[in-house]
Amino acid sequence: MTQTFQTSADPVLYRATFMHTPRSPFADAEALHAEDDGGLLVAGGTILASGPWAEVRAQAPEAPVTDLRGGLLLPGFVDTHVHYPQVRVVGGLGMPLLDWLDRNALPEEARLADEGYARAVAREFLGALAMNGTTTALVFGAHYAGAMHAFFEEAATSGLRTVAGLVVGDRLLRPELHTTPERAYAEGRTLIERWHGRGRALYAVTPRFSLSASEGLLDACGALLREFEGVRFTSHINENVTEVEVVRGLFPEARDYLDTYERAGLVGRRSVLAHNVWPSDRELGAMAEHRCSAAHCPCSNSALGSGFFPLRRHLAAGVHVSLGSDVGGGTGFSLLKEGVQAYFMQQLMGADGVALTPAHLLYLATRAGAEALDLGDLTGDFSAGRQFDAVHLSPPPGTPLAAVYAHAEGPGRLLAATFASGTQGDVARVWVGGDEVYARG
Ligand SMILES: Nc1nc2[nH]cnc2c(=O)[nH]1
Ligand SMILES: [Zn+2]
Repeated sequence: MTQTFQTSADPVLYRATFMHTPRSPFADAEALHAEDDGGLLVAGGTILASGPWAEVRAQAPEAPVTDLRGGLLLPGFVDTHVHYPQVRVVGGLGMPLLDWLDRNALPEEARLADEGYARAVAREFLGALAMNGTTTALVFGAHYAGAMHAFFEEAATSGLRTVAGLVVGDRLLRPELHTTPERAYAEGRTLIERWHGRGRALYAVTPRFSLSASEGLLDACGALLREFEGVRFTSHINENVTEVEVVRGLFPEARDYLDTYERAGLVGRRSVLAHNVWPSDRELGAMAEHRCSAAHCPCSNSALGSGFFPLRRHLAAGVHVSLGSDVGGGTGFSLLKEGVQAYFMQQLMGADGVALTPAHLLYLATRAGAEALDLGDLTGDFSAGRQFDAVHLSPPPGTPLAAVYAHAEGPGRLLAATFASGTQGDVARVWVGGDEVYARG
């Protein structure tokens, strides 16, 4: 059954310490906006006013107040790369990408042929996103249309914003995961007609990666993208050196990995390419021209030993970067953990790394993801006009993070500690479009 959320049209007020990054800290050193005692006025799920408590309160003196002081309210996290079928295979350590796929991920993905199994996994997956404060996700789907119908049904019930699609491949996976260009097109079309733009769901055309996709299959994906307005494109790129070599051999005509997607008309403003650990300068320049995004997945890159993400080169080329958990290559659903891992890796890169501040981490986990998905008008920060998509962090009493919250000197310290040691256990409440989608306990 699909749940309908009944968002109150009457104004409600939230009083909290809140922070957000309406602008990019990569462009503006003052981008972190913090309100120690802040107010958000929300009606019908939309933020009407945002600022110091006294000012916002004066705009709606009669509105009921939800008092969230003592914690930290952040915009809901946006995960721009996470695999729904891989919830149960998190933690397959000790293998590089292609071995990990063969031994760990693909056997599990084949089990989603059973729709009941797929539905159970979808529920676990959506529950995990919500309890980690993720309110919007670009979801790498399953190889089976039935599993995707189950996913979209469960996503509607969850209240989360999802952009997701049927994953397609026609070579070098397991035979039971293979499709054909004709079937990929037909099943994609049916899913788009049923789910794209319905409630909080959007569709993303999703070839697994060029290694497992013939030119014909990529062309079928390109046809769907051309024919249906607003559909997104996502896939993997330049994740692992062996993978890049194999793709080069499979597409002798292509200039590079990106070109395998470009030739099929798949790369544009609404395209998100995961990883991009090993890009050429040509690829970075072209990505900037296309205005597509790279989804950086630092825990996955570390767990699979894929390499260090060249953030500095992406920024220099003008390529937009967001964050992804890449569950199950990644190690969990928390974008706080992805943020601090991104920070660690840049630190370890020495002069080649970018010194990330807490403001950068917040931006990468929220606003940057919304922009990557071209949902920046809807979500990603607490400016007036955005949806009230929010995560309330409230560390349990007695925990070290609770001590920091009680004594932190200034917003930068509070935010740094949140990324450094915040976990799923610190997430108290989560809202999407003003609807509460998770409450601890
Ligand atoms: N990390 C990761 N990379 C991939 N490349 C193709 N499939 C996958 C996957 O499931 N995970
Ligand atoms: Zn992935």
